[in-house]
Amino acid sequence: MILRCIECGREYSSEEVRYRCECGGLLEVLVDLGEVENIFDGKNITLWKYKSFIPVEKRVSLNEGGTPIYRLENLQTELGMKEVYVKNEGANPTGSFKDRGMTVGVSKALELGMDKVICASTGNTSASLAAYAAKSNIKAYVLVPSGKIALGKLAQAIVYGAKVVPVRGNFDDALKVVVEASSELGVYMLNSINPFRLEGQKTIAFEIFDQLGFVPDKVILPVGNAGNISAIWKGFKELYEAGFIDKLPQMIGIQAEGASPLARAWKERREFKPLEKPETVATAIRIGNPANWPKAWRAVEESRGVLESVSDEEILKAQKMLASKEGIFVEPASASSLAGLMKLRNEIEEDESVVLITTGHGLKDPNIILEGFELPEPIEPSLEAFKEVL
Ligand SMILES: Cc1ncc(COP(=O)(O)O)c(C=O)c1O
Ligand SMILES: N[C@@H](CCOP(=O)(O)O)C(=O)O
Repeated sequence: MILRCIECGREYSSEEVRYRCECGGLLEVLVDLGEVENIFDGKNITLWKYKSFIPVEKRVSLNEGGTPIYRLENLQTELGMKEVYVKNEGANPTGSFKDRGMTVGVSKALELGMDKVICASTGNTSASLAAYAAKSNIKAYVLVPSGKIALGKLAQAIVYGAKVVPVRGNFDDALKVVVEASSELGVYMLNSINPFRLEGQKTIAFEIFDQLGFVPDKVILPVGNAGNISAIWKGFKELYEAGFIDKLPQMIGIQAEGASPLARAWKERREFKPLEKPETVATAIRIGNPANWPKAWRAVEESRGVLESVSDEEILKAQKMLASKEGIFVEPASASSLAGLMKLRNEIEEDESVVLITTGHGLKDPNIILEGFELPEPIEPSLEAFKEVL
């Protein structure tokens, strides 16, 4: 298996531990599309159904993938659209899409004989890495921005047994330490700069096609470290190049306004510049220097898509709408997909099909819902008392 630099084209063997090219460029895995199987029959959907596209043997799995796709019957009418779907990645084993990356990434770590893994995280990556390391009997180190990680995610990393290290700084600061530590200490790094992570995450594209039986016009998703949008685009391109589909979707990436270095550069038609102090209620995407930005930029450009940003208010409104009108409880970052659709509604035709990716489960961050909410005084345990409060 070959890794190729997306900047200079230099190739490396995938048998060595390497995350970037010598020129500093990001690497991607070249898959032999002559060998892949056409198994898109809508049945028995799990991530490893697509193993012929995955450049690693399954060594650890918690049954990831096979997440539900829902038609938003109520909201699509409200938005004046005909076909809006949610692909709910919160239904993965640890409650986020990261599990797709980790089943493949940790399998690669085991193949390489690594017994320690590390990541920086705004929460979901650490929860997922900790779970897959536990299942594999290897040690996980997770570095998180101190005080800026949702409680549910922190609890997950702790209970799965990872060594949790809070960092005085944001995610970008923590990632710098992780990159240095992985090479100095010989610990396998499983953030999405690792191209094998993205090989797992690209299966979201396969599942969308497998479940719907067609390729949607638009795929909308939140963007943080910018790996997922790149991975899903790679998945659709592989389907296209293998001859299994004859059209590609437009990729639409949504950032939170206070953490939107990519969307800003896109809208202002200028070069990408990292943002020093990202801030948003959507802590999962509170990232100022998305490591995969060159891949994400290409995905949006090649697909003739868009990068947009939404305010915290729009995110929280969309989160409530998804829960109260469709019964889907997602964390704030995930709700930016719907917030983005609402913001871009006038630029989308009513009969275009749209898939929103919701990336993480709402229960990971209950505080955001409970903050400022007061339960009424308890009533006496009687029917009369109950009738009084009706
Ligand atoms: C819930 C959630 N949504 C979206 C994202 C953004 O994904 P990516 O970093 O691949 O852009 C993340 C992590 O960054 C996340 O945890
Ligand atoms: N939201 C992410 C940020 C790290 O992204 P990664 O995909 O590079 O691991 C998290 O959950 O930590």
